[in-house]
Amino acid sequence: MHGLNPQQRAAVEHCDGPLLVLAGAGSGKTRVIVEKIAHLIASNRMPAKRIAAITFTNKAAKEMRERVAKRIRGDAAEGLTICTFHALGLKFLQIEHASAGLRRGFSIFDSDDSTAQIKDLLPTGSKPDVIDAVRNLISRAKNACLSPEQAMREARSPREVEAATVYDLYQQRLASFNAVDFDDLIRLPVQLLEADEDRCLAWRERIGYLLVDECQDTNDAQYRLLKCLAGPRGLFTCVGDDDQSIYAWRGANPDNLLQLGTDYPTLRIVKLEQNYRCSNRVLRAANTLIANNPHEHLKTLWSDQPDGERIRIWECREAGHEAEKIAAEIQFIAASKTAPWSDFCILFRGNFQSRALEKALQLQRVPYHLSGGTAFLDRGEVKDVLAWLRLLANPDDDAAFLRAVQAPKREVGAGTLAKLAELSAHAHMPMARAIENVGALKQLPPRAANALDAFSNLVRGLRAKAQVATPAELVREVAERSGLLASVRAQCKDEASFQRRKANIDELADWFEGGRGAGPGELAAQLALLSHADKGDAGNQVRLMSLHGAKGLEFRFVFIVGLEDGTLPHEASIDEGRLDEERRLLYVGITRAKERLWLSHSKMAQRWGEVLRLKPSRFLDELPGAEIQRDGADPVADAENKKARADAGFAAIRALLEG
Ligand SMILES: Nc1ncnc2c1ncn2[C@@H]1O[C@H](COP(=O)(O)OP(=O)(O)OP(=O)(O)O)[C@@H](O)[C@H]1O
Ligand SMILES: [Mg+2]
Repeated sequence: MHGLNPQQRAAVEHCDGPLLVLAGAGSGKTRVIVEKIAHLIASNRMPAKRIAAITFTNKAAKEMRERVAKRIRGDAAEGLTICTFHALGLKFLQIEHASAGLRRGFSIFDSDDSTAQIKDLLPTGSKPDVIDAVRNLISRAKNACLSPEQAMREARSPREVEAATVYDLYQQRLASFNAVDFDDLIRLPVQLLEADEDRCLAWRERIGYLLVDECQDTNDAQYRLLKCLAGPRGLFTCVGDDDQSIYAWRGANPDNLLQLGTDYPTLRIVKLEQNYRCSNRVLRAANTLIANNPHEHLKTLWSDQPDGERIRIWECREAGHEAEKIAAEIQFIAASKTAPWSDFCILFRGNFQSRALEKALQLQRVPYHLSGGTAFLDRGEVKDVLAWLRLLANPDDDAAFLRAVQAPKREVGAGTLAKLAELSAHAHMPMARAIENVGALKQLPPRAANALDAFSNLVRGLRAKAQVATPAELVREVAERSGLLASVRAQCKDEASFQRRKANIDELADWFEGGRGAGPGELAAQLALLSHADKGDAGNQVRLMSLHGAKGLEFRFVFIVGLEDGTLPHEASIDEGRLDEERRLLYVGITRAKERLWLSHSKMAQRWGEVLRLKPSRFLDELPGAEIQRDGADPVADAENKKARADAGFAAIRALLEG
């Protein structure tokens, strides 16, 4: 345990009762979790297989696994669970599926599937914002662990009544498809556990000690799951920072941190005050900014790192200019400090902001990795394979059937599918089962019936294969035998673009952990849980990600773009007076920087063909003047600056060459 400060050590050694580590950014909270896992195992307090550490994203889970692997040698860590709340919920349901009314191989509907169902249940022609509102209300009810009946009882406005009605129908659909949605992965375990003390005891036998990172962003359902699993003895360590609560919009409730004290009177609270991550200027700027939020107890973080360079604030003409400046600066610093690309990170508020950055980085040949864009998982061929896997695992999954049967296109048109939907609804069976029924096929046009029959045989063959193949084999087999690969080839203009799309399918195969016969359901479930921002290995590339996706990470050089009123803080947050959360978001961004930080904003933007004048973010005025250096949007000064930097860059390269 050497290298920990006394507070960290106290947190690691407190093993017999509930513990909350409440501390600011970069103070070593996540490090405490890793050390504590090692300590629990090494001191024989708890075998690895009875320890579960919960992280906020799969990426964070992967990182923690790597840190633990470095920390614990040999096989002592075998059986340790490190995953997200959702993955834990999935594990629970895979074991307890029968009690939840699910059959083995149940599907997880992603948010597109859920939206499609909700849209279908609302009156035809409902506007997207109505669909969104209803979806959010249903999600909120689920996060509060309300059943449809309870949601109906609590509904106040006509919209809430409508949402509760749809919620009821939506659950019936999910049940008939043998499917759950993301929210159910938490809600159902909570329901089952709260209703059955014996089941709680059994699970506490399985999970003897819980550790939760980023606890400020748990929602109410997750908090209840934590309580059920930890039991009255409260064998857990939660770590969090109320100043980094940035998911209120998704139902996160930072008051859960306080609630822990009420629910567990013996809760021990440890505070950490030394920041080990940021240069002192960066840290002072972060402290000053966050002091503008209301606090009961202001945490003051200190650091014994050097002051470092001033924080740069760049005023740019527009987003393209901003992106160019950043790309040039990265080139310059990478060359002059011989820093790898992976030391740089560019953070933005909204995904639309990444386009200008990508363009500039490409032009200047800076390799980058964009996470957060669901780009990979949204690619057609990837979604197609996923639909196939789901259908192989779960014949009742109509959403997967509808996608797979058209991937690739076969002689089954929309009219036939509508007719089939009608027939199967009539017969109370899912579509994939209906086509195995000769009577149903006879009522369809012969060519379509033949195509469906062949499809059905194919599914059967692949299902058998799934029992014995490795995940990678299965993915490739599906791509080949379904005809997907051939159809992708036919769509591509040249070999290069075919190889690029084929590479997506190969990459998909690489994503899966798990050995032979893991089963398509397990695979599809794993993939469904890989939410945005999650694919780990970006290699030696500049990282581009949203501020939300940057939680818990650290980089030597950090750029935050778009510091304009309306972007950060976001327009809707200004209108609705939710500035505190936006300020926390910027606080998260600033505290990612270990060495240097740049904040930039544009004077103008093109939106919908109109030129808008932008105002610098009000948060810039809240930063301490002494830590800042402002650079203007003056083209002449810019050009001079650029030339000076180019000269310096050349000098640096020359120096390198000369050894
Ligand atoms: N006692 C220590 N001595 C030296 N370095 C430390 C110590 N504790 C933590 N660190 C380092 O400080 C950095 C931040 O630690 P960590 O990521 O655990 O902080 P955190 O509190 O989880 O931050 P965040 O709030 O951003 O999630 C890491 O690089 C970590 O290795
Ligand atoms: Mg952390």
